[in-house]
Amino acid sequence: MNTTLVFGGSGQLGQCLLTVAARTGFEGIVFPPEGEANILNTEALEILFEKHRPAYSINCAAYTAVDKAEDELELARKVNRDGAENLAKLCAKYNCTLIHISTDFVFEGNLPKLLTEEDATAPISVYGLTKLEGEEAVAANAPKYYTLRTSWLYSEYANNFVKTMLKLAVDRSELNIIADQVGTPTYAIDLAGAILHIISNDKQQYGVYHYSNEGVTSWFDFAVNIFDIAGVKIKVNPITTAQYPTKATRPKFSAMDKSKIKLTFNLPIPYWRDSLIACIKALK
Ligand SMILES: NC(=O)C1=CN([C@@H]2O[C@H](COP(=O)(O)OP(=O)(O)OC[C@H]3O[C@@H](n4cnc5c(N)ncnc54)[C@H](OP(=O)(O)O)[C@@H]3O)[C@@H](O)[C@H]2O)C=CC1
Ligand SMILES: Cc1cn([C@H]2C[C@H](O)[C@@H](COP(=O)(O)OP(=O)(O)O[C@H]3O[C@@H](C)C(=O)[C@@H](O)[C@H]3O)O2)c(=O)[nH]c1=O
Repeated sequence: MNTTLVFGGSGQLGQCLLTVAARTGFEGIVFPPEGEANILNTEALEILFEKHRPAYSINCAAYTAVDKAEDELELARKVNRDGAENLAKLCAKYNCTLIHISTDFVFEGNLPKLLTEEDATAPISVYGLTKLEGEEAVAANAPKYYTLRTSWLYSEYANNFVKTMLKLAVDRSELNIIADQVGTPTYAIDLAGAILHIISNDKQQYGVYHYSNEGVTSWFDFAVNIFDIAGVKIKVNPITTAQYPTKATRPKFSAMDKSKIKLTFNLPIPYWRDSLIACIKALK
């Protein structure tokens, strides 16, 4: 039986992988204790690879604090670039396939079309830049890799936009939400399912793939739908990016084309609102 090693297992996507693997009876998946799986500790990583000899490694570990990263370039770069490079080199050495997770924030977000894997990257934030550097390190060092770019992840686990909205609504009667940033939310449970699907149906067609839920929306429309589905009565005001200043600049339009992953792996992808309904049901 093949072994799959998960890094960053305590984060949002890591917890979703644990949930989906248990639900589907996916065998051979190992979530090493955090102390043994620091992606910056090459000695500890070598011990793990030597012990498990994994056929697959999934890198869910990342520095994901988008605004904070603007003041912590070195730390973000260490985790998002150097950590990815460490895993890629070990995967090369141990003949392991690396599944690495990246982001829509590698794009500038000024093209009025669904972004394909061939479109030019041009990050406009430190987080996006360091994630792009991680992608490049993976491509340069791991002969067998799938880099999955995803966007706007949410789930019942860890911190995310859906949980923030529901929390804010407890003691606020109205919220101002940006309506001129457009993209696609992704239920991390769906992404976890897609990752396990790729491993079970490996086509060895390595490279970069886009994965999000289907459809396109704005943060404002996403928030309106969260409250609608959750049955929460609150006034939601659409605002512009300029009316909500943040340290990091975010792409204006970062919805991605998923044709490549759907065709290569024969993978059905749920529409974002259907998955949001599933998440809110799970939260309740
Ligand atoms: N969240 C989102 O909206 C999106 C995320 N992504 C990407 O998806 C992936 C998963 O994100 P998500 O699960 O939401 O992120 P989380 O922030 O929830 O989880 C990241 C995990 O990485 C761990 N980690 C940080 N540094 C290290 C390290 N040196 N060694 C090992 N683990 C480490 C964190 O542990 P600790 O908390 O202890 O530091 C945490 O458990 C990331 O690559 C992210 O860039 C892409 C698009 C959207
Ligand atoms: C809380 C809040 C946020 N917003 C806006 C700010 C921002 O533009 C948008 C989302 O805010 P958040 O800080 O939750 O999300 P953010 O951290 O920007 O989300 C990003 O995270 C990284 C890790 C990714 O890779 C991206 O794909 C994306 O998911 O909503 C409002 O307009 N009003 C509000 O009250």
